[in-house]
Amino acid sequence: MRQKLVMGNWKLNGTKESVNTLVNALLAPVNAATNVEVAVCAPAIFIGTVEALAKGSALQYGSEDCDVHTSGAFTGENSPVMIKEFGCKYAIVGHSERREYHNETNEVVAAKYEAAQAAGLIPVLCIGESLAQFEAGETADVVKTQLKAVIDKCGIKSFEKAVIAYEPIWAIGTGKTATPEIAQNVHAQIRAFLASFDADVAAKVQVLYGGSCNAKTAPELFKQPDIDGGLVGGASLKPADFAAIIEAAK
Ligand SMILES: O=C[C@H](O)COP(=O)(O)O
Repeated sequence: MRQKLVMGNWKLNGTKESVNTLVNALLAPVNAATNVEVAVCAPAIFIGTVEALAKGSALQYGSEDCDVHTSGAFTGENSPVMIKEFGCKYAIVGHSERREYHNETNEVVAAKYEAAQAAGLIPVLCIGESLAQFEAGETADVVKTQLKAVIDKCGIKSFEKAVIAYEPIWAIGTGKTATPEIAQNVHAQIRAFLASFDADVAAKVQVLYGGSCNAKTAPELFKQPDIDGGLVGGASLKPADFAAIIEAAK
């Protein structure tokens, strides 16, 4: 039985004050949701603040990205080892915004996934198709290619310590949530593809849905058999909305 996981991705948002307010508002609903794992992934500059605020609570946290290197002359990057030192459990890798705006290829994403695991972090591997690919019926091929790059580099067993987030790019920040049927269908295909390598790993890995997941759409999405929670962008910045999404996962 897979546990539900609700993860916020704050992206490039927040101030010292808003982070304080948001995390403090989440502690009670998170502590009360004993059968749901909850995490927030914060901009690197706020991770230390989240660490201090979340101390002693059930709230887990992570980074929105990590570098492939542990240290060295890589100005501006954040090492997975440093991220781990601040108590992070997760590191998102391969978010479509990183793939698009930072030209991250499947191979770079696989290297980040490997580096995150080597540092003791759980990579949250984001995969998903563009609108053009969706309309051309290429979704299954796209997500399988994205998964295969990681399987080739790190092996299928690496998914014992990873999370997958299926995020159709056309649904991210657009208000156009994939229907529960569309999302479930892709999640089932992801699981079947993993099962073709290792059925046990496929049955256990958490596969989250992301893309305009909000208080209204989460309940039906989370009822689907292969959807194990959500990677939530915009709605994770609003305490009441994020708490309602956590509630939907109970
Ligand atoms: O990582 C989160 C996703 O990109 C979804 O963002 P969104 O909930 O604002 O659509």
